[in-house]
Amino acid sequence: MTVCKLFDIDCEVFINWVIHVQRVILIISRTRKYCEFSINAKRNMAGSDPAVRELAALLESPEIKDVKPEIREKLEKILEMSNKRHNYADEITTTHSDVLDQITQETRTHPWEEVFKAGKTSWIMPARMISGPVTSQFLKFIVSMTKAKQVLEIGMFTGYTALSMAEALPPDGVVITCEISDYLKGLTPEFFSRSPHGKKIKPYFGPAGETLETLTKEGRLFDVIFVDADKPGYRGYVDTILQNGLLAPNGIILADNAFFGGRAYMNPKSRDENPINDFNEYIASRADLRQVLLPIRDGMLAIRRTSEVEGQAD
Ligand SMILES: C[S@@+](CC[C@H](N)C(=O)[O-])C[C@H]1O[C@@H](n2cnc3c(N)ncnc32)[C@H](O)[C@@H]1O
Repeated sequence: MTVCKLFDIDCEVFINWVIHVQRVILIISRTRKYCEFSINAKRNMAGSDPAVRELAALLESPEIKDVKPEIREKLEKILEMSNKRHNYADEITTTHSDVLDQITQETRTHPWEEVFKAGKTSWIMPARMISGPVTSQFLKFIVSMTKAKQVLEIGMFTGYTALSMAEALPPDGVVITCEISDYLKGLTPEFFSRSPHGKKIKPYFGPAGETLETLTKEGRLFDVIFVDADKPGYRGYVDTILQNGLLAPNGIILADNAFFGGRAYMNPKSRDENPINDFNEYIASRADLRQVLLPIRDGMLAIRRTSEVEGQAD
């Protein structure tokens, strides 16, 4: 007996009704996805661009009530324009894989505060440390363009960027990723097991400085190196990488958070107060290196050897 006969309704009416319900469900799920996306994009923006952060804070402050409505509207428009520009980059960029999306969602909802209170981490790991789709796609482009086989990451967290790079590698490619937090030793293997590319990832746990020495003893050579860990460590990591010969000929180093939420250029004081500015200036001062600061998200400093960047005349 069909459903129509069971409830004594016209079959055509029933089919139309099912189609209508499906459409409503689709619209609701798309709207939810869009809202989540916009909120996240705004959150990312507010976290990384100090100008936007300042403007957003001003628009929420009590002083704004005394400002003429036309001026307030213009300021709101400026904020909207900036957010839209960044959202647009996310929207147009190829979307990340389903597993990367799952890692993103599960990182955001993970009970980091409870984990810390239970003594499993030494600090409340902020979910916002995870990179986004633009960084993911950019890293995949670099790994694929350079035909890299050996990739090193300093700063794994929940494995988002490690898996992004692994997705661009050939079957015999490897991503060695350094992580200091033992808690992530328990969390990430299950994430990686969800992707066929997960088996290319080899995490090394412990302080990255020590891992770099281990990798040197192992005679490793890396085509692409992504640095995304403790900011005061950057200068030492890059020095060790170059001195110990860990960067392959024609290799590239990418250092994330080169703007350091604006602190790199708004507050360039001493090395202790501003390790990223110190690092950026140190790289810029070295004649044997060439660098380009890409304004991707919180800034990414791409570094190569001068001899491999400068062409030769006849
Ligand atoms: C910004 S998160 C990495 C985010 C990750 N690359 C991504 O985009 O998904 C930085 C990570 O570096 C780790 N870390 C911090 N200091 C470290 C050190 N000295 N050695 C190794 N890992 C370190 C932190 O525990 C944290 O998980």
